[in-house]
Amino acid sequence: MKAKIRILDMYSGRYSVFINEKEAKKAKLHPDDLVKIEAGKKTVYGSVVVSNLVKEGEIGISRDILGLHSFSEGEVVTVIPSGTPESVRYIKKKMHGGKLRKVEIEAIVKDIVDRKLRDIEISSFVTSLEINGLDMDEIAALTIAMAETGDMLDIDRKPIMDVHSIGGVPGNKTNILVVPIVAAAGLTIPKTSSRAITSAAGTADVVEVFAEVSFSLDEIKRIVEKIGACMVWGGALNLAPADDITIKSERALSIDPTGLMLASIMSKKYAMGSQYVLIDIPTGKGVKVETVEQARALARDFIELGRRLGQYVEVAITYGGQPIGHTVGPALEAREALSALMTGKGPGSLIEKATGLAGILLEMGGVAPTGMGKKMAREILESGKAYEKMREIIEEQGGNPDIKPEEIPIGDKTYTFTAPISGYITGIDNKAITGIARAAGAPEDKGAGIELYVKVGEKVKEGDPLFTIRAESEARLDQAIVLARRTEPIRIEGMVLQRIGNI
Ligand SMILES: O=P(O)(O)OC[C@H]1O[C@H](OP(=O)(O)O)[C@H](O)[C@@H]1O
Ligand SMILES: Nc1ccnc(=O)[nH]1
Repeated sequence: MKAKIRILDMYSGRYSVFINEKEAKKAKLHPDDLVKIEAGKKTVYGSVVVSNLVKEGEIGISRDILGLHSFSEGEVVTVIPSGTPESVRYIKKKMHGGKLRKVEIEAIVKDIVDRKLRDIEISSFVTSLEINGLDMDEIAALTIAMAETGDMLDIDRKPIMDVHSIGGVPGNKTNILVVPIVAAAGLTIPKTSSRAITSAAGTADVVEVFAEVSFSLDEIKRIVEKIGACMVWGGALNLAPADDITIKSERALSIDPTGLMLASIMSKKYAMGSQYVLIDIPTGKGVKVETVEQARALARDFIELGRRLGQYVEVAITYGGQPIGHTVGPALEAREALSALMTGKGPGSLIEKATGLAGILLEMGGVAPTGMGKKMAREILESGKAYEKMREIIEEQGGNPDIKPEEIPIGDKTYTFTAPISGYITGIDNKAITGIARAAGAPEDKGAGIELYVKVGEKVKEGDPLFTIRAESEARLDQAIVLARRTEPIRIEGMVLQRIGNI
């Protein structure tokens, strides 16, 4: 059918196509049906919303679609009902435990990127991967398909280094220190990050507190060729576009299927042209990888996948048994990271992990002798050279290079939990900490999160402060307090763990 475009001033997070109720009935179209809109060379697939917001003869489009094609008000287009894509059959094949062929994986990725698959089908695909997994052939095919359905960056400065954490551990602001340290040593490191998937703040969410993170590839090329580094959001780029779409489903389910995680990370590294990649696998109770044996197996997969993509990959298995540093949540983590860069000092877990990872990259990049990288990284951090490079990154990414940690706004609704007994901190529950910070509003509310005053092994007296919850609304604070009371994220024990008698 022919119709005139009506641009609706709204974003729906998907390609929504509004069709008048009478017209939908005539065309036998129902809510969430798939339709194709065509106008010359412009083609877009969208999900039907039946609504009298638009008149007969009009087709309403949400602003999300304008990101893909520049349709104009009143433009006449053709609207064609589109049946279920063939790729749904391949999703069901994986759902039933089948092995997907390369062409089937390519069809799924292309239909995700072309928005021919709706949220329900994408979530079914992600869930199928969580349950049935992918073998290395499937992972390699998925990685390349994800990268090749998007743009690729061509940076002249070589070698190109990269670092990426599989995430999962709260407070993991590490790479915000690693990137400027490595770039300050003269290496090129075009860092892309996702937003939070299972945590309360992804690196893109944290960096966005003090700089822009949404750039085009051309802008990134300019920034990286000028200062040797960037810290940007992969989802803003047409860089492995299927990645951010599947991440939305992962975030909703708070899962990160291993095969999809491998492809998600390495597709971005491949698209950025990264030649030397360091992968951080936080390992411990309550994170994505709980044992060193599992971490070593995943490390082998990353190294093999890198080999197939022509990238040199090394893996650092890192301690993930409790939060990194003392802060969880975008603004709180931004303050802590900025302070560490400015002073060269900060929480041991943050400084040790950042200089350790940066040291490996300095050795991989050939600017530090083997075994000397961490010492060199610490010198770069303590000398202030890393902070100077961070100022360059912030300025080139549209932020205020003079920003001070205390100037970063944080939630003003607070509640502090104190120690109910004296004893030793014997555990901090990562999942509970993340859940409380997300209940408080992170990462959407930048100022929400948790300030931790204790770490495992420390001694506390009854009444000592353990952690403060910060939120931007009383309602969110109340939700977080209820969850904290129920989950008790910090375990305190005396040396007498149990008294047993009369058994
Ligand atoms: O912890 P969750 O949210 O599951 O994983 C997502 C986080 O892990 C990676 O960290 P980095 O960008 O390498 O620092 C992603 O980019 C993102 O920040
Ligand atoms: N699944 C993912 C985990 C961490 N980082 C990513 O970019 N993707």
